[in-house]
Amino acid sequence: MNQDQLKQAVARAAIDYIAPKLEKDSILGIGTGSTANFFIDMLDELKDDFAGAVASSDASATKLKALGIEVLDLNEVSELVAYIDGADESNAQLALIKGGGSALTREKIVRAVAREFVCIADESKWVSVLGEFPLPVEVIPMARSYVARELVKLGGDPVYREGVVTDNGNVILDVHNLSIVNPKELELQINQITGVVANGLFAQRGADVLLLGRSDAVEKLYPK
Ligand SMILES: O=C(CO)[C@H](O)[C@H](O)COP(=O)(O)O
Repeated sequence: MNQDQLKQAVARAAIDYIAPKLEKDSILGIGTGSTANFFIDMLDELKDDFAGAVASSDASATKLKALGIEVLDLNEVSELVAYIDGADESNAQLALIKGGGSALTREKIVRAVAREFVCIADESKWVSVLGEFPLPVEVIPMARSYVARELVKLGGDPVYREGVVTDNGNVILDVHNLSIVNPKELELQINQITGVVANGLFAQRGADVLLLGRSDAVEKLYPK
């Protein structure tokens, strides 16, 4: 199976996982990226079984609306039954790096409101130590150079993601060469830098379940 087929397989597994949990008034949180896009396409078949969705990006909101799924403002919603999204890396604790698609801040907010985070990923995302994928950090534009200097003090090598403006009007620094042995601690340390809006470590609140696409099967993994 190629990578797209693995992504389709985990999207299918997520549909099967989520279907029995849906009620007529359920609201889903929907993420961003190519794996989430496969899931959105398949969500068409369940669209009469739940009330609507909150999206982590304008791109996902547009796709959902095209299917006739109601997209709600998160401020109108008190709970999301589940949040379904991909990841750039996951370790065995289901701590994640996310934000390759620049949607990390909204993803973190949606995750915070969701009862359950169902992460969907192909096996290339499975790592023993987080950090080979550069860690995205969303930054207020005027703080970019200051935040970059602070990230260097933490041992990273930040690179400005040229030409990218997030849905929130901010910029992204991708931090290379971090070997993240304590993701929970690093997540908090980076959040404390003035000018940082959010960072792509989902360790304080990672995934509750990971549907991991391997060539022979989709594995269902829980945090170790
Ligand atoms: O965090 C994300 C977007 O900000 C995505 O979930 C992550 O980049 C994975 O993307 P893909 O499913 O395309 O591999």
